[in-house]
Amino acid sequence: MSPPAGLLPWPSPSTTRLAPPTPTRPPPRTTRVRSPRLLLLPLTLAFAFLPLRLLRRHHRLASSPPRQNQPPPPSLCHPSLPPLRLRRPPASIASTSGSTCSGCTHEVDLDKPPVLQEVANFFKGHGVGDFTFSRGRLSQWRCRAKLAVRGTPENPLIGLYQEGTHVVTDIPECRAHHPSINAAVKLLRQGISELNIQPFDEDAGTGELRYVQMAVTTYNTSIPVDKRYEQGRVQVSLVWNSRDERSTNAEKLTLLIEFLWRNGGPKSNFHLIHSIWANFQTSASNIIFGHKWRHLKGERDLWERYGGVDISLDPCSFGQANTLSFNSLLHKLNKYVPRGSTVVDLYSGAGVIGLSVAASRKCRSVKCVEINKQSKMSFEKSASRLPANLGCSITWHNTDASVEPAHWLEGSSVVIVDPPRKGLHPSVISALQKVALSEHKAYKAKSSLAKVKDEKRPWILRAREAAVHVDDTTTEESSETWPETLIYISCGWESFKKDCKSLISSKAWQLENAHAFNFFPGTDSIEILAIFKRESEAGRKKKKKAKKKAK
Ligand SMILES: C[S@@+](CC[C@H](N)C(=O)[O-])C[C@H]1O[C@@H](n2cnc3c(N)ncnc32)[C@H](O)[C@@H]1O
Repeated sequence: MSPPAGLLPWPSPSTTRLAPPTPTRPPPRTTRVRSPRLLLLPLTLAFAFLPLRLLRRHHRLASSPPRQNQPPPPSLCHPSLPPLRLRRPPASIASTSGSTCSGCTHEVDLDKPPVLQEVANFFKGHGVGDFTFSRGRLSQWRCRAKLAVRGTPENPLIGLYQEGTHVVTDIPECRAHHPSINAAVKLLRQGISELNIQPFDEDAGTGELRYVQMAVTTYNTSIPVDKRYEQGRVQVSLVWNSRDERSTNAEKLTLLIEFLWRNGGPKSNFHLIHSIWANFQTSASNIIFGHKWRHLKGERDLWERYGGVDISLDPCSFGQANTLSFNSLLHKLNKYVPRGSTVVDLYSGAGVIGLSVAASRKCRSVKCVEINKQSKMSFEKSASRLPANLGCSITWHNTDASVEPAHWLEGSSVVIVDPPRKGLHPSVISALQKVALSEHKAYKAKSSLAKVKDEKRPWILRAREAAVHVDDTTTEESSETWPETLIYISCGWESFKKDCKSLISSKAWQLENAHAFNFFPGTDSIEILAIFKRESEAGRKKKKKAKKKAK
């Protein structure tokens, strides 16, 4: 499929079919990692436009004395939010800042995550013949970053926790970050110092600025396609340590926002900042974001182009960090959705995958299921930009996919799952096993589709009431239809292996295709796209017979 108008070319040329494991050295890499000097070029250009006053400030900060580390507080990881990612800048940068960031596990061979060979062996061992690996962009790939703000106003630390601690390492020129994130972090650091903003002190619970989230949009249609990525603009979300904007320290928040907007907004010499949001958070726990969000500057909606559709992501919605690689995954995923499918997208977030599949015009219906109710608005906005007459009914349901998952599987011929790193809930695995093993006949007896009017279960009623419906097309869901295809997207290799084994050992599903994507160069994480097909009863019997015969 060629990229839709206005979309960056699919980065498929970097897709490689991985050769079966061999004891000899792998062929030399063809990808060139850009030299750190080249990487810093856009940043240097950016700063050429910053006012002299800021540059002087920057210079002073860069040569400030080494900071003191704080002792790690008790574990601050919140179960429902991803922990702050830990990455290590390249050696040159680590040595300038005098400390190490544990974010990256390796600094060379970024096109080969250490786990890759194990992944290739695993799929080969399971009879997958078409395994491919897309290495993608190796630097400046991260378009979304959550960073802790610690230290002092004179010497703020904006970065990631050192492994196993809550000591923050400053990462001023992280090679993984999109250059606009690094430039925005630099500007923020200057604002903190100039305005005497107090970074958060985890032990005392004091201070003003706790975290910052930076999300880049590379979708600016007023510039040529090939310039859009590098000229991305940043949505800055400041996590402020107060209950709301009426708190006593809110005046300083206003000053900081004015500073950022004056020096990085549309009227500055270098328009870097797309918009500014505040999030208010006073919890003593490790939850990064509070419930109160305020949009304060710039455009409210951050649009990006994913899988051929315009997607608006609020800062509170889940968003993929590697925009380009995610696009190439969506491109591949679309090929595995048969024409005429009825699709359920579990763990859907703002529905990016579901909407992109719906836009392919191959589906009769797409149902998205997501636990975070704050993603609803993003879904509605994105859905409003879908082309007309898709011939597909699209719904988004705010509910816990692990509660009676069979209800969501019923009526769908394709199920897409994209769970958090820890993998599928046991209840989802069990439902997938049962529906594939024809035990769905038991479900059929109490089919909720057959008895919509009699539905009593409160969570299903709530999810139905709150559902968002797009397109007038109503597709009659059939209680005879159960998933034949399972598309599993995973960012957690260990949990994927476990889930995969459960699915195939029950003889319910057969693993047919698998692809890996270098979503997180520099780390040992890898993104997997795996396609399973339901084993038909006839197929199972045939296999059993063949086995007996062989004996
Ligand atoms: C890895 S993200 C994928 C989001 C989406 N597919 C995307 O690419 O933008 C996992 C999503 O699962 C959601 N989630 C976590 N637990 C869930 C549950 N029990 N039921 C439904 N959704 C859940 C999270 O809120 C998050 O949006």
